[in-house]
Amino acid sequence: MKKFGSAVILAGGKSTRMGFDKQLLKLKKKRLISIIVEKLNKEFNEIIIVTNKLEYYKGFRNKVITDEIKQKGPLSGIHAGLKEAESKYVYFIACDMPNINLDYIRYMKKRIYKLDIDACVTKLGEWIEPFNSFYSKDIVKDIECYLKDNRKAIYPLLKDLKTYYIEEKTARQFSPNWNMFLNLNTKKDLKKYVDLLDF
Ligand SMILES: Nc1nc2c(ncn2[C@@H]2O[C@H](COP(=O)(O)OP(=O)(O)OP(=O)(O)O)[C@@H](O)[C@H]2O)c(=O)[nH]1
Ligand SMILES: [Mg+2]
Repeated sequence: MKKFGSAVILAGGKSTRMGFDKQLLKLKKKRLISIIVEKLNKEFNEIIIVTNKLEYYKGFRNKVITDEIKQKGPLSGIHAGLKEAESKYVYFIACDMPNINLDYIRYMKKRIYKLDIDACVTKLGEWIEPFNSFYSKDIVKDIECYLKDNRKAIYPLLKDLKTYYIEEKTARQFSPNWNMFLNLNTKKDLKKYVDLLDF
């Protein structure tokens, strides 16, 4: 099995804070998720969108799938994405994260290439960033057991697994203001971001 090559965009949430479905977000008339797909195409040969609304993706040429274990939040999407993906290590990003950093993706790949780990995530203080991260196909069963217990949080799951952590200080060398982890949760986040766009 190939080590790398697959990337997954999670797009199956409830978007309660935004007030409309975040997978339909547009930045100056262009769908954010199309912008994300285009950027990921530079580094990955398989891009998978995990959504609850297949009808939003007419005309998309990449794979679009639904959750198999539904209504359990991001881990539902990670589970479906890992099962579908062709490579061992799979890159995950959320549909509301506009700043893909290819240099950082390549850096993570280099760091984990020779290791056998379950996930590679970045620390923010004592917390972790669940996206802009890699997960291994090997944890599909672990996620299934975890969701069966009705647990949904990613952080404690990663604590039980062989997780490779990248320190905040290291990640800040690639993204000093942390914008590679920025996610647009509210209309206020969106406006602030769009006002700064230079296209
Ligand atoms: N496939 C899938 N993705 C999900 C699910 N729940 C959340 N996500 C995605 O996970 C990412 C992070 O989730 P949040 O930012 O909390 O998104 P959300 O749950 O839609 O938003 P809020 O309701 O405001 O918390 C987003 O890309 C969501 O689309 C789910 O059940 N299935
Ligand atoms: Mg979010």
